Amino acid sequence: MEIRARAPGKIILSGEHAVVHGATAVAASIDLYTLVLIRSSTSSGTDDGLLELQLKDMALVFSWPVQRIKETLPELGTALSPSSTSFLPESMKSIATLVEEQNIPEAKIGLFGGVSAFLLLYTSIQGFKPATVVISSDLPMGSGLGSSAAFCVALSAALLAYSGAVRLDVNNYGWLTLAELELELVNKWAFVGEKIIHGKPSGIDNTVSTFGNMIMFRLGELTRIKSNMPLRMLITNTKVGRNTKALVAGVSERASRHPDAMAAVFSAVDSISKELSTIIQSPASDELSITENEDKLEELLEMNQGLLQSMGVSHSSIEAVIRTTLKYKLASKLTGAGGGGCVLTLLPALLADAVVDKVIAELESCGFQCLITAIGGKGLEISSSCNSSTCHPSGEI
Ligand SMILES: Nc1ncnc2c1ncn2[C@@H]1O[C@H](COP(=O)(O)OP(=O)(O)O)[C@@H](O)[C@H]1O
Ligand SMILES: C[C@@](O)(CCOP(=O)(O)O)CC(=O)O
Ligand SMILES: [Mg+2]
Repeated sequence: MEIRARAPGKIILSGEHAVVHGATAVAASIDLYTLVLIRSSTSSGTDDGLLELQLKDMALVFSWPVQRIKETLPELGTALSPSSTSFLPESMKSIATLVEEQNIPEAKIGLFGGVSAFLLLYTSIQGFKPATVVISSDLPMGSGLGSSAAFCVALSAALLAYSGAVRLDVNNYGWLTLAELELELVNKWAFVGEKIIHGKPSGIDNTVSTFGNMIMFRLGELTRIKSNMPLRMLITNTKVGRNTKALVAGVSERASRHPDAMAAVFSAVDSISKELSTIIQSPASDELSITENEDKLEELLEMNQGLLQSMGVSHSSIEAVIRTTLKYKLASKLTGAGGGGCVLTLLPALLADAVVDKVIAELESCGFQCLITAIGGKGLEISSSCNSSTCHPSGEI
């Protein structure tokens, strides 16, 4: 039997970092996915006693004899719950040993967190059974589009379905969504994985990846929201690599050095997110009200960017994108953890396609990479059968 699950990336419209410190944030899923496929080792022809992880996009394969995992992590491997003790520092040390043995190439050392999360989720949900897990993704890694969350959500869902904790209709081979309670279980496990990759995640990325659409998120609670205005966003990838864990830790350090000032910054972000969510949900049927709302949104994006800069997470490449889009009177802000990664630019509904083409051409001439993606779409989906050789993250078979 094969199980596959796919989960989308996300953009944060407002509130990244501040959301880790209790402020409201607004996020939407995007139609770029991470796909996880699990099959028993016997059906794949690989050695029965191995757990194999294939990272297709990077042409990397890691494998462990399950007996070795069992000896190293005896405390895992039973049907644990996401709130159980599976996260003990001792387990993390043992997981680090198992990952170190794989000799991840230095240039790809960022994968350490992802492979560690894989081992923890696999052994906690699935136990010590051999299998082959194949991962591929549309999402650029470490760019602010939530690849870590999409990875954790798709992996948790595939493992839960494979172990039978989440039931699938075996007669339905298409993509299925799960019931609310099952989505909540997946989301809790994905959060466990995000903790390994991010250190101190807010949970917004895994939540929007699991549930899809657009959400307002604060202190672990989501409120589903629906935009009443067309929201067209240009995403520019600066291609400057960075690491969410380090950036989140940097903001926390700044907050502990300047508690009052940073509390005021987080509180301002909270107000921006609330206002942004009110504006996008407010009825705007005619061109004039849409333009008025877009003007307000642009101001809020600029204010949010200013506050992100004061948190210390902007970057010269981000500033370069902002300066370029401003030449065309377009407002931009970083999205995700910053420090490089992706920048969002609001494309007003009445903006001529010729202008969009010009902005994109100018940004790409600086070496950046642009994309316009649908936002606020699907969340996690799962399917019980697939011919792995023809699987693609976007679901084409
Ligand atoms: N497809 C994947 N396979 C393995 N690890 C992944 C995958 N996608 C993401 N990761 C893990 O997540 C990390 C990137 O997460 P992060 O720094 O939070 O950036 P973002 O979530 O914005 O892409 C990677 O370095 C890796 O450890
Ligand atoms: C900075 C933060 O708000 C978002 C990080 O997103 P990403 O991993 O950069 O896609 C952290 C979090 O909320 O967990
Ligand atoms: Mg991430």
